[in-house]
Amino acid sequence: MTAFRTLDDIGDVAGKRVLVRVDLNVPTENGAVTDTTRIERVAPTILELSRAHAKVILLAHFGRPKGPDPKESLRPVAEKTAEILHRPVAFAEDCIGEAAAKAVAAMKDGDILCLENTRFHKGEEKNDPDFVKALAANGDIWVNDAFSAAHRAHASTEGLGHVLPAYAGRTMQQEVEALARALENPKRPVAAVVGGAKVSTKLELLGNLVGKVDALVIGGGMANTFLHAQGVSIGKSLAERDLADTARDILKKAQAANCAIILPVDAVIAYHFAANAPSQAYGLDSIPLDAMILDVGPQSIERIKGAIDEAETVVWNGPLGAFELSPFDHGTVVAAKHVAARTKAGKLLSVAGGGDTVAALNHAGVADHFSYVSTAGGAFLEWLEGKALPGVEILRKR
Ligand SMILES: Nc1ncnc2c1ncn2[C@@H]1O[C@H](COP(=O)(O)OP(=O)(O)O)[C@@H](O)[C@H]1O
Ligand SMILES: O=C(OP(=O)(O)O)[C@H](O)COP(=O)(O)O
Repeated sequence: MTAFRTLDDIGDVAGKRVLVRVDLNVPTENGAVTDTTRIERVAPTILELSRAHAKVILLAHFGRPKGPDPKESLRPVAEKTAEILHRPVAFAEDCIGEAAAKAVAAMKDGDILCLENTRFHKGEEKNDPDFVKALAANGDIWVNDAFSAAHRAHASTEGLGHVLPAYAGRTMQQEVEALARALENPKRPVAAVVGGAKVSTKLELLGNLVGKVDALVIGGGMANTFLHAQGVSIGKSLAERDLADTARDILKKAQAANCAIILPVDAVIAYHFAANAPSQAYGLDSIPLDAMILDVGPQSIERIKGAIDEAETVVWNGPLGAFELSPFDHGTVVAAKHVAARTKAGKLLSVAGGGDTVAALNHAGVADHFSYVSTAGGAFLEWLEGKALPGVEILRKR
């Protein structure tokens, strides 16, 4: 593996404008940040550059907006970042053009500025060279510290590396090293636990993952898609019904690869997506048409615990239910505590990742008991598949 250029190679940055790609795609509720892990993890890079008298310009995306959308502004996240850094963080209302240029021109050495959501521009996800040029106009150097967005070949996660001197930030460096240390030669059996809501972006990669792991536990919105593909009536549950063929294909691949699939056998349902909505455990043959599956049921939890007991290594991305809403956090919390207890007892190596997964582990009070907690979800799964991550590859020394 070719090594990175890191902050150790960056030289004197005093007075230089350093564009730092961070992942500020943090969980929020009513505009307030509910889990600050990703901010805390990029803080060392920001502070190191600031202390070296660089002008530190943060680039990040938030959510998946289709264009400029005040609901997906980074402003509240920038405010939270300032609180965590104990430093002022200025904010510019656009990541390119006049607003960005003016805010950068006003910076003094060591200042920190956050630019508005890069995904407000279509050029970001298209990695459009003109958009890359517009971003690069405000920087002399590009530092990528967003490992959790490194599976995206976007303008701010990859494109900038073609036009500016590129370096890995401390978190990028640490994540790649830690994952390699923990999982390059994992003790078998390996169980993967995959849940969450980003079904369409993560479903296809399960087809490769079943060739790498011995058991795949599927929960959350991901499981609903598989249950639907198997002919289970899932009512109004979150699922990607169009991807039923892909789900069936993955089940076939798993069988061929001898990978055990652990799908829910029962479910906790509710009629409203709200905390404390009246809920009930149901068998899969009787989910009411107007109900939503919001958590795995009690029998499923026992099966998941059993799969964890048989594993020597567990990798986990995606909550097993809508954990932000009590009592639909139950399955995720019980499974997380079980993994943590076995890890603490020395019986398991456990690695979990993803913005919401980390929030769920913090909610369960067990993040510190996992062997390693990554900031990355989708990027972690792609890394696990053995895929090259564009945002990492661009940093390799050539
Ligand atoms: N059954 C379900 N119905 C609706 N939402 C769910 C369900 N299970 C999980 N979720 C949601 O999935 C989200 C996390 O998914 P995802 O973004 O894929 O995870 P991560 O950020 O850890 O990679 C959470 O907000 C959670 O509420
Ligand atoms: O939150 C993220 O990924 P994750 O939910 O897989 O952990 C990253 O910020 C990437 O976001 P994206 O999946 O909208 O490209």
